[in-house]
Amino acid sequence: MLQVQSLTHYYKKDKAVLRDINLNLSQGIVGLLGKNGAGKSSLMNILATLQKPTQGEVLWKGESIIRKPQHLRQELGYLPQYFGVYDELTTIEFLSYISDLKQLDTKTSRSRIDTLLESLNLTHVAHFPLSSYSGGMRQRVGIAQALLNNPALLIVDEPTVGLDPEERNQFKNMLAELAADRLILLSTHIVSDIESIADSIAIMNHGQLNWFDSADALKRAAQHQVWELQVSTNRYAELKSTQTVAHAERNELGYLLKIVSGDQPDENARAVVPTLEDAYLAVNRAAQETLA
Ligand SMILES: Nc1ncnc2c1ncn2[C@@H]1O[C@H](COP(=O)(O)OP(=O)(O)OP(=O)(O)O)[C@@H](O)[C@H]1O
Repeated sequence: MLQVQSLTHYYKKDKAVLRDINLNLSQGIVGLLGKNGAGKSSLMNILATLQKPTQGEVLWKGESIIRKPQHLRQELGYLPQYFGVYDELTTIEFLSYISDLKQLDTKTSRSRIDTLLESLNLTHVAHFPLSSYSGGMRQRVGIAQALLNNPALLIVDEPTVGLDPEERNQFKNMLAELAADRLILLSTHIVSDIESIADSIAIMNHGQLNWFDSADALKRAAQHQVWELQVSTNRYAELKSTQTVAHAERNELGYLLKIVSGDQPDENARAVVPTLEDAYLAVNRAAQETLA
C-alpha cells in the first residue's frame, strides 16, 4: 500500500534528519520506535503529506504522494503528536467542524460521527465542552477526528503520551480492532505501547532505519545479546559506565542486572531470553556502535 523509497530530509543544509529510508508497508499495525529526536515525527509528517522531503519518493497505491498529495489525503487519517482541540466546543461541534474541513457531505458526516462516538464510548459526553475532558477522552476525540473519513491509512504520532495505564490499554485494544482493514502507522519511544499489537516494527536512530521486521524476528535477532548478572554495588557502578544496562534490581547482594551486549560482559553473566524492550535496546546499541 505504502512504499517509501530512498527518503532523505534536511531542515538545515548540513544535518540530515532522515537518511535514505526504504519501507514497503501493507495492512496491519507498524510500530515505529525511536528515541526522542530519531526522526519519527519528520517521517510521519512527510507521509501525512504535511512536508515535502528533500529527496526520495513515497508511493500510495502506486502513485506519488509528493506530486499528488490529494490522492492520499482522501484516504488518510492523522493524529499528530500535539493534538490541539478547541476547548469551548463540544465533541459533536468539533467533529462536525473537522468533517466540513474534510469535505464530507452532511449525511455521511452525521452517520460517521454517531458511529464513532458510539464505538469510542463518547456518546454520553458528546454534548459536553472539550475543556471538561480527561487526557484519555481527548485522545479518543483525536482518534475520532482521524477516522471521520474511514481512512485506509491511519497515522498516529506518540498517541499515548499523557494517558494513564488503563487508558493506554484501551487505546491499544482500539488500534488492534481498527487494524483489521487498514494500515496503521504508530510512532512511540515506549516499547510496551506496541508490544502485542504491532505486526511489524521499524526502529529509527539518528534518521536511519535500523530495523524493519516482526516483533518475533526482533527478539530472535537479540538472542545471545542479553545477559543476567548478579553484582556488588561497586561492580554495578563500573558496569554502568561501560555497558548497556537494560534493568537493575536492587537486592541484598547488590544488584541483579540485565545487560545488553554482543559479548559476554562478565564470566558470571548468563544469557537470558530477550524481551522486546531488550531487543530494541540491542538494535540501538548496535546503531550507536556503527556511528561511533
Ligand atoms: N521544523 C524543524 N526545523 C528544524 N529541525 C527540526 C524540525 N523538526 C524537527 N527537527 C529536528 O529533526 C530531528 C528529528 O526530529 P523529530 O521530531 O522528527 O524526531 P522524533 O523521533 O519524532 O522525536 P520526538 O519524539 O522528540 O518528536 C531533531 O533533531 C529535531 O530537532
